[in-house]
Amino acid sequence: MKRTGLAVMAVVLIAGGVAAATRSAPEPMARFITDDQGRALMLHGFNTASSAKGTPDGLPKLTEADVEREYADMGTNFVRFLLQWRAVEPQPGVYDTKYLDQVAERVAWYGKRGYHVLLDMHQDLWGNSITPGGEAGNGAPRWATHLDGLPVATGHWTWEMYYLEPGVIRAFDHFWNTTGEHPELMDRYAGAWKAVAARFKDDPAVIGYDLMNEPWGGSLQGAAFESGPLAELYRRCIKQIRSVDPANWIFVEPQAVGVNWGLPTALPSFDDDRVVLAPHLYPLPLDLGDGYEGGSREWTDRTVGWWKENMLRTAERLKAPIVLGEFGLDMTKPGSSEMVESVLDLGDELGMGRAYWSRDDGPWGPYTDGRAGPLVKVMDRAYPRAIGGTPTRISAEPGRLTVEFEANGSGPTEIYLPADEFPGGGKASTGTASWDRARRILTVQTPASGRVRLVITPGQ
Ligand SMILES: CN(C)c1ccc(C(=O)NC[C@H]2N[C@H](CO)[C@@H](O)[C@@H]2O)cc1
Repeated sequence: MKRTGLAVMAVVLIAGGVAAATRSAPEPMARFITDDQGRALMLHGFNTASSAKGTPDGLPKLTEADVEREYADMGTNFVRFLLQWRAVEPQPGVYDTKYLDQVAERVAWYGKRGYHVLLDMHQDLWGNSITPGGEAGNGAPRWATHLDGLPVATGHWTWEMYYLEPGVIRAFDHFWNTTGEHPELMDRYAGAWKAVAARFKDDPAVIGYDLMNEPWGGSLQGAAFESGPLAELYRRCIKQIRSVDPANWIFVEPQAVGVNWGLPTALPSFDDDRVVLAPHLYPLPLDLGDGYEGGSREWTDRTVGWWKENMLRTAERLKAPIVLGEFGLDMTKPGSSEMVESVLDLGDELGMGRAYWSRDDGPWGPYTDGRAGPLVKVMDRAYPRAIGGTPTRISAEPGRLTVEFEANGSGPTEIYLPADEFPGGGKASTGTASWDRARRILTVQTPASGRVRLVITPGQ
């Protein structure tokens, strides 16, 4: 099987290299998500959580103490929170207000600790009803699942193979109206987003809506899918959301296949000035189970380079900031901490928010059986939570954080500083700084205009 995977990788990587090598990428740091004051936000956090895919209530296995621990251990300020369409709309046109209230309760756990919450209408493999036992997919409700009696074999050696099952392809083909037999489904989905946006439009912790996780076109793939029914779904969702919520950011994902691995996307631009490009990054060598070492590391670095160029070019086309919605790997593999650190450095280089996949307990996450693993130290990193201007450079080194920006009078710059590198807090090279010891945040007042170069070093 691994030989098959390597063959797929070779084809993908060669195609990706050709695509990326033909043009130079636009400059990074072109656009940012801003807060109500107009400060540029740097989002740093986790996907929470994969466990929501299988729980009867569609909620992640999460307690408020988990949120408290995450902040205490890693100082994160962002969460991509998984929703399930099956829980939002259990029957056509019927929206479960109890579920939305339970989501709101969890959003508040984050909000009271200064987090920004991205609501992710999550799907994998269409939905829980693709098999009688519900063991494979998640997301879509039973009433929207039409397999037409086509088979969905179980027991695949890897979960992605379910996407190739005839029944799963048929379910997606009905949703995208490729079959022409269920034109209502995309509008139902957009209506579910209207219900979610109506519930959270005034929630100060909610920063936006991630319209669909890792879209799959079924029998329609590539540019025909992305610029066809996928773009149409996004336009319908944007219209429904904006009918109730004029302000929150709307996150759009390219298709997962190929783009996760570094290939370009054909996603078009959208007529809305608060759209965010929200790709995922899973270099194929690591996705095939290799560690970040040797030839796998070389290919991974190469594909990350292609991914960067393709995403910068796409963000320019969409006139959108970039947030990396997912990246992650098995933290027991060789080189895994270095890989995560390199993606976080890329985030700083591009001014790109990021959510690690995922917060769940286990070898990919920060904790295994409740015990902190190597990911905690990597994610517990100095970063600017909010910047009082337009960033031009962000660079983190051990015991030193550099933030350069064109000040715009939007407010002070807030910087999280980890205890191991900044045990007594930090001092700022310019401006007036105040240190919040409990939350480990240095707040720096700088002039309201002009170029600012802020260097933070240990001490008060
Ligand atoms: C064939 N298709 C459509 C496909 C293949 C592989 C992935 C994937 O690895 N995704 C990466 C991670 N993202 C999900 C959650 O969004 C996780 O379960 C995957 O590990 C997605 C789609």
